[in-house]
Formats: sequence, C-alpha cells, structure tokens
Amino acid sequence: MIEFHNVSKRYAGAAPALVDVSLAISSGELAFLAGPSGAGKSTLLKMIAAIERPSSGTVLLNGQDVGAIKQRGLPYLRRKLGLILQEQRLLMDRNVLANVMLPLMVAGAAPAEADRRARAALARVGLPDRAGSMPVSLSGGEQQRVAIARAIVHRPQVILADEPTANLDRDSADLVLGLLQDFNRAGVTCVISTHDEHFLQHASRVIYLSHGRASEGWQRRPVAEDAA
Ligand SMILES: Nc1ncnc2c1ncn2[C@@H]1O[C@H](COP(=O)(O)OP(=O)(O)OP(=O)(O)O)[C@@H](O)[C@H]1O
Repeated sequence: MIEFHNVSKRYAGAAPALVDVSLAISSGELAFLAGPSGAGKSTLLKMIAAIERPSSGTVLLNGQDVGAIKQRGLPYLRRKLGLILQEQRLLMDRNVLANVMLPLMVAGAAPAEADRRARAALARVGLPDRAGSMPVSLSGGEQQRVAIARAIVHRPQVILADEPTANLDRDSADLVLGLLQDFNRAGVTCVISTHDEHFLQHASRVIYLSHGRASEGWQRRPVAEDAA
C-alpha cells in the first residue's frame, strides 16, 4: 500500500511541484498518473522511491515512512521497487544482458545467478534473443522493454514507470503497456505516468495532477470527438 498524507514539495526557487497531495494506492493496484507537463507526475513517482523527499507531509510504503529513510536504508527500499524513470537510460556501452543484470550485481548476486535471472527477465519481455545485442541496435520500443526487464529482474513489489511509452509508436506503446499490465495481473502494484489518452480512457484508476494538486478521474472528451 502506497499512501500520501498531505504531501507538498517545493524545489528551491520554483513554484510548488506538489501541493497537499493525499491519496492511497492499494497493493496490487494499477494506477495511472495524468496531467500536463510540469504538473508534478515525475515528482510524485520519485517521492515513492525516496529520490525526492517531501517538503511537508508523509509518504508511506507498506506503513514505512519513505521520506525518513536514511541513506543506508535506501538499497533495501529500492529492492522492493522496479523503476522505469526518464533519467535511467540504458548503459549504451554495455550489452542488453549486462544492463539487465546490473541491479542484481549491485545487490551482490552471484554472476551466474544474475545471468540466469536476467535471461529469464528478457524472455518475459519477449527479447530472449537480444541478450548479446548493444542497446543502440534496438528500436525504441525494444529498448523500453529492456528497461522493463531491468526493472523487474529482482521481482519488485511495486513498479514505478514515468511515461514509459513516450516517443513510441502505437504498436510499441501497446506492447510496453501490455507487459506492465501482465506484471500487474501477476500481483505487482503499478503506478504509471502517461500523456497517452488511449490508455487513460480505458484505465480503471487515474490520478490527475494539475499544478501539483491531485484529483481522481480522467475527463473523457465529448463522445463525438471520441468517435472521430
Ligand atoms: N530537480 C528540480 N529542481 C527544480 N525544479 C524541479 C525539479 N524537478 C522538477 N521541478 C519542477 O517541478 C514541477 C513539476 O515537475 P515534474 O517533473 O514533477 O512534472 P511532470 O508532470 O512529471 O512533467 P513532465 O510531464 O514534463 O515530465 C515543474 O515546475 C518542474 O519544473
């Protein structure tokens, strides 16, 4: 369970990025974050991973105050999370397998075990044959699937994805979202920010952010516009 209690965030010298946000996302839920550029979506996701900390208010993950976790406790938190964030591009000078193995190696796994699990993760995202490829030789959609494999290789409880389908064509975007939905059906809580109305209109839960304030639901466009 992810809980935000009256969370505000103000970066130095900027307008507030989040304003008094209170919400709860249940374990096993699939929640989308929507809202215009700059509305606070990335900031909200980063708070759950303690990459950013609240200026005021509390963020809880399974009852633990994430904002209060000390530096040395962060690896333990991050092991519960699968992060697909905009800053975390693939390492272009390492092959696909090495990229997916990385979180396990950092966590101290034996290389043979990391190799085995990374290959299994690549199979889960439909790329079992690309282990030896360099990321640059992959399409944008395939690179994003590698990023998903890297995010799930350690079997996280929660996936946080920041615009995972940005810059992808419709088919690739559907494939990437379908993968995330598969993990959600297998019990993983997913919080996904997106601008993609195609997904939002069919989502069971949408948290809409505007100027850092959160509300629930997605305003469907008029029916005539939908049909066009
Ligand atoms: N590290 C930072 N330092 C200063 N201001 C920041 C920082 N990160 C975000 N902001 C500001 O906080 C606000 C919210 O940004 P955020 O990236 O969370 O929005 P977003 O909804 O994810 O936008 P986008 O859809 O463009 O990714 C914006 O005004 C942004 O400029």
